[in-house]
Amino acid sequence: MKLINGKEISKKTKDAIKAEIEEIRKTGKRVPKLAVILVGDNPASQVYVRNKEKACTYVGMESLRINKDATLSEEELLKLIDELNHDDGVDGILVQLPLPKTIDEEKVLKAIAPEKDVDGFHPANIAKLFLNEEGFIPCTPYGMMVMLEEIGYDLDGKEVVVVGRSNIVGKPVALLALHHNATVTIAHSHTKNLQEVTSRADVLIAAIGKAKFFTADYVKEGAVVLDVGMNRDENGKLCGDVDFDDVKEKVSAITPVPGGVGPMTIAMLMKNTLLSYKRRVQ
Ligand SMILES: Nc1nc(=O)c2c([nH]1)NC[C@@H]1CN(c3ccc(C(=O)N[C@@H](CCC(=O)O)C(=O)O)cc3)C=[N+]21
Repeated sequence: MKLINGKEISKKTKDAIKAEIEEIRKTGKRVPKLAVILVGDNPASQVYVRNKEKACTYVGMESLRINKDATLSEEELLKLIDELNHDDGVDGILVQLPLPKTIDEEKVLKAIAPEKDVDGFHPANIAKLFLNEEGFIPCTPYGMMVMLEEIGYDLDGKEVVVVGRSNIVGKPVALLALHHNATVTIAHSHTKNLQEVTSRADVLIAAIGKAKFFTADYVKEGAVVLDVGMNRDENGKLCGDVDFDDVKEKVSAITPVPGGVGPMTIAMLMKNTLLSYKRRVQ
């Protein structure tokens, strides 16, 4: 079994971005800038936002962190986004999810200017992804494609089974795999004989949010497994949707949790922000 080391691949990605930003700095131009909005004090969100800030510092990017109280109104948030949309010094805008229940998430994501939507969540960017045109690819699915590329895995003609159909992971990663000429199945909570379906997968993408759900019975011998889960096990330890110890002897390659897809998500956020900068500045 080969461990797909997300930490290492994310470092490689960030080092390339860092080198590019150093070159930009030398020319005397401004450097890329990411604005991150955090509403409320969800502890997990605070950890993720801090990791995003750390990544900005690492690659030499500017970051603007905007913390707001959970009582912030939808109107005030929309106004803030509008200001950032019009701020020429800001290349990327990320509103950390989930938002408080009082705020309509869909409305907020639609308010971000598509050309600064480094999450790739705006309907205009979703349409571009659907059409295989250039926009912003959502960071987690993008990171998974980079991981496969990094291990030299070609998706052409392969059976990919995505379990989970969310707008931010399942659906976009299925489209990306399709664009790489894979045969794609999207399975979900209503799928019959899930084990039979996942056992066909050359590449299994686990994105259901259930700790250690996928045991050896769900995977084909020699499969590649990408684990998007971020769960806590019975001991409160971070774990994926895949029962790592149970499947490790059976698979050919697998991403660990932590240290797999998570760090790649952040590296791709840096990549998208640099891309936005390059499209906007010159
Ligand atoms: N607008 C928006 N964009 C997002 O991209 C977004 C979001 N909202 N809301 C929440 C999810 C989740 N997410 C993660 C990013 C990195 C790790 C990550 O680095 N995880 C580490 C472990 C971190 C830890 O110790 O908790 C790892 O897997 O090794 C995890 C989860 C981004 N998200």
